[in-house]
Amino acid sequence: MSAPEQVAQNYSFDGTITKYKGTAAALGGLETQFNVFLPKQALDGDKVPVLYYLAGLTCNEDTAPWKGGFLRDAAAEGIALVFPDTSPRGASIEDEDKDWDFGTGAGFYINATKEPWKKHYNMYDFVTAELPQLLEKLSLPLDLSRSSIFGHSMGGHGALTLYLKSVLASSPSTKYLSASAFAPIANPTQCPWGDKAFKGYLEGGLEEGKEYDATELIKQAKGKDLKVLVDVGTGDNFYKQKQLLPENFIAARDAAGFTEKDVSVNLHDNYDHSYYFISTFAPAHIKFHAQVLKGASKL
Ligand SMILES: N[C@@H](CCC(=O)N[C@@H](CSC=O)C(=O)NCC(=O)O)C(=O)O
Repeated sequence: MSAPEQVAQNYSFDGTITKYKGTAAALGGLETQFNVFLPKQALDGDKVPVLYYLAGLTCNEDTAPWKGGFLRDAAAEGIALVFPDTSPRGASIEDEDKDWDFGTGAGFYINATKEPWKKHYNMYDFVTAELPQLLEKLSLPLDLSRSSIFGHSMGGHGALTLYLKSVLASSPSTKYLSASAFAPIANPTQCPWGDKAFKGYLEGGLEEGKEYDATELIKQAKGKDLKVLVDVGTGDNFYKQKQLLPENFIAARDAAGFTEKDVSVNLHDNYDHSYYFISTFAPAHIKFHAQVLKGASKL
């Protein structure tokens, strides 16, 4: 695996945001792009903690840096942000670009087990294992032992599941210290988006999909030390269409004995699914992760 190549760089909030491209074995050798924001502290030589952001359906690595409003707060806290793409691109699979909620832009942060997807559609392995290796190859001033994860919608599902799976695993590729989500798909085995994705990508369909379902995973996490924040707008059309199902996640959280302090889920009147909603709550999410990441012991 060779080091990624720099594609572009901009100066922002006294730090830099840099786009890289590299080939990913987890994505069947396809080229993928990702953005890295480094705060001033990193440019001055400090090893800073890392917060990964997973974007939603139809998005790519640029959506959140452009629209999320995260960079100002990450700069103030001295935290690096890493923005991967949402799926492989250009796998030459028939119908890959037919639907906006399946195929390109809709990788669902899982490892596909079904043909013809399983060679390329492995965003779970890419984000949890290969992306950190690519970051290491770049020799950036990052303390990867202090990593957390957040995301929106499909990416909120990704953030919650990657975090919960890392908490449940005995030796995870990446141990995330906290997770947060804006309007996550919180119970994908019970909603139309998850039904389509899991039946399409996974040989075992919805049953296999339970291992990528935050509402299922939180039940298994009973007794663990969880640090989770979720915000959802009740004016969100996808919430109204029952694609998000935060109530199911809350019920599973309560049944597993977690409190609002461990796993905080907040419903907000009027807010919709857009980046206007995300950017409103962006400062609170960065602060939440900063407290965990900066409280953790340094490398
Ligand atoms: N094209 C779709 C709408 C797609 C959409 O709303 N995508 C969301 C994520 S949805 C869940 O993962 C998004 O983040 N879009 C980017 C943006 O800038 O808002 C349709 O036709 O409804």
